[in-house]
Amino acid sequence: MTPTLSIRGLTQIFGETTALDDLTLTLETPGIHGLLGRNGSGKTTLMSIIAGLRRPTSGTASLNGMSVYENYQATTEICIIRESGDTTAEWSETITEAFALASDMRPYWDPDYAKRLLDLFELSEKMKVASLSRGKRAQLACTLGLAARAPLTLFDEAYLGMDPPSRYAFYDALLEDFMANPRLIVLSSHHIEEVARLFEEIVIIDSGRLVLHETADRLRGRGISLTGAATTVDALATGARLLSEKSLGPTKSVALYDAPQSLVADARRAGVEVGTLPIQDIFVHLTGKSERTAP
Ligand SMILES: Nc1ncnc2c1ncn2[C@@H]1O[C@H](COP(=O)(O)OP(=O)(O)OP(=O)(O)O)[C@@H](O)[C@H]1O
Repeated sequence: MTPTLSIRGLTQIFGETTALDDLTLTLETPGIHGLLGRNGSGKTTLMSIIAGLRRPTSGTASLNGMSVYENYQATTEICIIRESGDTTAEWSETITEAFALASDMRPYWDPDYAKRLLDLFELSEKMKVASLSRGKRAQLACTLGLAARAPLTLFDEAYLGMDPPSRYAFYDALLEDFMANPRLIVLSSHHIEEVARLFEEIVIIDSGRLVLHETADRLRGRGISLTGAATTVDALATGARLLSEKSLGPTKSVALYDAPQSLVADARRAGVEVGTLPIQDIFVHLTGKSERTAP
């Protein structure tokens, strides 16, 4: 059964810094969901609270109605893999020991799948955790996170240090394993274009506040580009939310957010090329300061 993650009015204050600001969010659809935000936006703080590792200043995070903080019953359903790795690896001398610990701590642990992932990443059980390179340690952490098969799995920039082929191998394994074992997976990443294809829903936070939560498909449909004769493009874009514009001689290209469907039809009739914007571009504009309304 896919769990329901419910976050209500979550606020985390560190001295002068408000890391999370009255954040409310529900995740209940099985899927790989993206948690996106700029540096310092509060992603790690939010994931730590969801995993029951930190008590928030105020508000609650609950899984299937159970508060997660210091709640063993709730936290056995959750696995968090952080940039720094996984605790079962940190506490172990060898990968064999890390697997034994994971088997004790993780009720859904799949030892055969863990071994297959080791082969995928060219790791071996005899290896000593402390002597692994940063990228290899990240591969081990992702192996532990995937094979834990926790109903709620959190990957907080877990890929850091991995080279591109290893990252893509991880994304493929994640998607394949999710299809075979649907559950709630939340992934934070700054490599948005690499991971966007995996996402079912996207959550964007900025300065600890929720900016957006919607399906990846809907978000993709919200950003369009128009390319054509400058005067026609300008006329079409008048009054729309303009994200960026670029001119090349008589040709102009604009990126628009939340344009009405009628505008797309008008553009096609006028011979203007209509495209969709990559999620990364939409993210940059929603969390940057560059958006304005076309005159
Ligand atoms: N233990 C702490 N003590 C004081 N301030 C903290 C602590 N942890 C986080 N912060 C602050 O809270 C804010 C949110 O930090 P957080 O690590 O959650 O952001 P993030 O979105 O994960 O960032 P990044 O993408 O750079 O990893 C930042 O301003 C950070 O400096």
